[in-house]
Amino acid sequence: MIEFEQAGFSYGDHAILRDMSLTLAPGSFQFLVGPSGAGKTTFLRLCYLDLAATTGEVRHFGRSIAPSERDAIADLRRRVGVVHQDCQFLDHLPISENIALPLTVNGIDPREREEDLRALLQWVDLTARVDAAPPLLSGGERQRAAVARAVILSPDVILADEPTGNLDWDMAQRVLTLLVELNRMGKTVLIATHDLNLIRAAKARVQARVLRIAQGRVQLAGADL
Ligand SMILES: Nc1ncnc2c1ncn2[C@@H]1O[C@H](COP(=O)(O)OP(=O)(O)OP(=O)(O)O)[C@@H](O)[C@H]1O
Repeated sequence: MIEFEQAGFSYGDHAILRDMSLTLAPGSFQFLVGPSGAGKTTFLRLCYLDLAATTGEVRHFGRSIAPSERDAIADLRRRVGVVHQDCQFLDHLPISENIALPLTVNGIDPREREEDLRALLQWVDLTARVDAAPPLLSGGERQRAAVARAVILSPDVILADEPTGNLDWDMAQRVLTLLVELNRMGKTVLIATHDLNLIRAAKARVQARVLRIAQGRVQLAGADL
């Protein structure tokens, strides 16, 4: 699905990730851990081709896509949903329109998908907050909205960058539940996190592997995690 083959990435001459060979298999659930600045966000950006590997190769759905292939990248972005670390909402639009934005961007009239949107809002428990602007939502509501926006185009892969970073434990569990449910629907899930309790909670519910970034390499973490 997403395959790294001896892939690496450098910002200029600052090497961040190197010699990565691994696969995010269809339907798999994984966490990505590592100290702050280790390269977790960079790894996620390689997964949705916001960055291109500077060495080796990353294949998305069986093919290596060059940065110049705009149509292929747009197609890839429909298949890979992203929950960004800071949510990245447009604050002047109500949350329902923010969630529907990927439809608009892809030339789909949200009114054609009204039923889907309603079901999605219900799934993330935001039906009562549809008209609220993002700054008026709680942290948990924002994260649930970010998950809804990431999945509105029914992607095959969900990438989440610290989706529970600022949440209390109950709210973190609710966001985790959404991601576990998506995995049970067959989606590939990758969560970058510092939260070891979240990993333990997930492991009790799904078969999750943990990838750790250390000295620029991504390795499978031991069973202690
Ligand atoms: N646009 C950029 N240009 C140059 N260096 C960058 C850029 N973005 C990130 N870096 C550097 O790359 C390294 C990895 O950053 P990244 O954001 O991927 O780490 P992270 O593991 O996600 O960190 P955190 O857990 O703090 O979010 C850091 O040293 C960071 O300063």
